[in-house]
Order: sequence, then C-alpha cells, then structure tokens
Amino acid sequence: MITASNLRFSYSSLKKFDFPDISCKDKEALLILGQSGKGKTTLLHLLALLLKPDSGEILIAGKLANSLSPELATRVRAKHIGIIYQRPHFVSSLSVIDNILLSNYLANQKQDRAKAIYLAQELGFAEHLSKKTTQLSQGEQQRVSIARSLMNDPNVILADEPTSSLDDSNCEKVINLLKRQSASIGASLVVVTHDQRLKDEFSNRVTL
Ligand SMILES: Nc1ncnc2c1ncn2[C@@H]1O[C@H](COP(=O)(O)OP(=O)(O)OP(=O)(O)O)[C@@H](O)[C@H]1O
Repeated sequence: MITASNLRFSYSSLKKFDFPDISCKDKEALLILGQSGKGKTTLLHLLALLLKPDSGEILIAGKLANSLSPELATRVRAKHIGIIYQRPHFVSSLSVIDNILLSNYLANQKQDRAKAIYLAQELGFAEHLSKKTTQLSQGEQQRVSIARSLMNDPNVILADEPTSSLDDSNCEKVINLLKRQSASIGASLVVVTHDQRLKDEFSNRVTL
C-alpha cells in the first residue's frame, strides 16, 4: 500500500507543486491523470523516493518513507518499488534477460532466471530474451520494463505513461497485464498519464 499526504515540492521559487493526497491499497490500481507539465513525472519521482518533498508524508507498506537517508531510500526502492519509466533505461551492452535480472542484483536478491523467463512468456517477448534491448521495438521495450519492475515482487508499482506510444489494442493489453500482474503479487499499482484512453480502465482516479 502507498499513501501520500500534503505533498509539496518545488524545483524553484517559480515552480512549486501542491499535490492532492493519494492512496492505493495492495492489489488495487490508481490512475493519476494530468496534462503535460502538470507534474505527473515529478509526483511519480516523489513516490519512488527519487525526489524529496519539501513537506508532506509518503507511507509505503505502512512505513514512513520520505525522510529516509539516500542509502536507505535506494534500498527501499530496489526491494519494494517497481518503476516503469517514461523512457525505459537499459544497459545497452546487456541482453534483455540480463537487464531483467539486474533488478535482482540491485536489490541484493538471488537472480531468478526462471521468473524472468516466466514473465517474458506472460508478457509475450520470450523469443527476444537473448537479444540486446536496442533490437526491440518501443512496445517490446515497454513490456521488458514491466517484467523488470516485477522481478522483486514489489509492494508498489509506479508506471509513468506506460501506454503513450502504443496503439489501442496494445494499450489495452499492456494495462491489463500491468493490472493482472500487480494484483497477482499483491502490489499497489499507480499509473500516471495524460492518456485519456485509460480513464475507463481505472475506477480510482486523481486528476492533477
Ligand atoms: N529538474 C527540473 N528542474 C526544473 N523544472 C523542472 C524539472 N523537471 C521538471 N520541471 C518542470 O516541472 C513541470 C512539471 O514537469 P513534469 O515532468 O513533472 O510534468 P509532466 O506532467 O510529467 O509532463 P509530461 O506529460 O509532459 O511528461 C514542468 O513545467 C517542467 O518544466
């Protein structure tokens, strides 16, 4: 479960954000909608403990998370938070499967090759596991990102515009996969997007 209350953040005195409170229980999904520049990525990075709020609280699995030291925040992020970035970041010299297994390594967990293969099969890119990530299409890279975010059974999955470059049929597929996979590991799924197609896919919604 993740909750955020009274979150305020500023990049400068001219760029300040006062975010609405959010709450997403285990196995539930929350959609955060907002037009370009409204602060969606900023909010997601606050929830991912990549940015520190000026004030307010973030609770992850019942524990206060926003005032952790950078080292502890890194550890919590690696183990408990799965992040799907707007643009996937991969290590281009590694294969697809090694990029996925990197999640285990970074969280100090045993590398679970069988799980990586299972997720690749579920997400429909198993035939690409030994390729380099640069050889995959954008939609395939997005699905690799999803698999990578699920490797450590996180408490929270945060997805930044996961459908922005997908056609309608792949958009629906990716969202259903994300919902199904996060529910099956008992995680909270938070999606930020400007993609109005997702409105009807989520009953819990917040608009920025
Ligand atoms: N590092 C930064 N320093 C200063 N301003 C920033 C920084 N990052 C983002 N901003 C500004 O904060 C605002 C919100 O940015 P953010 O990326 O969170 O918006 P967004 O809603 O995700 O936008 P988009 O849908 O276009 O990705 C923008 O006006 C942006 O220019």
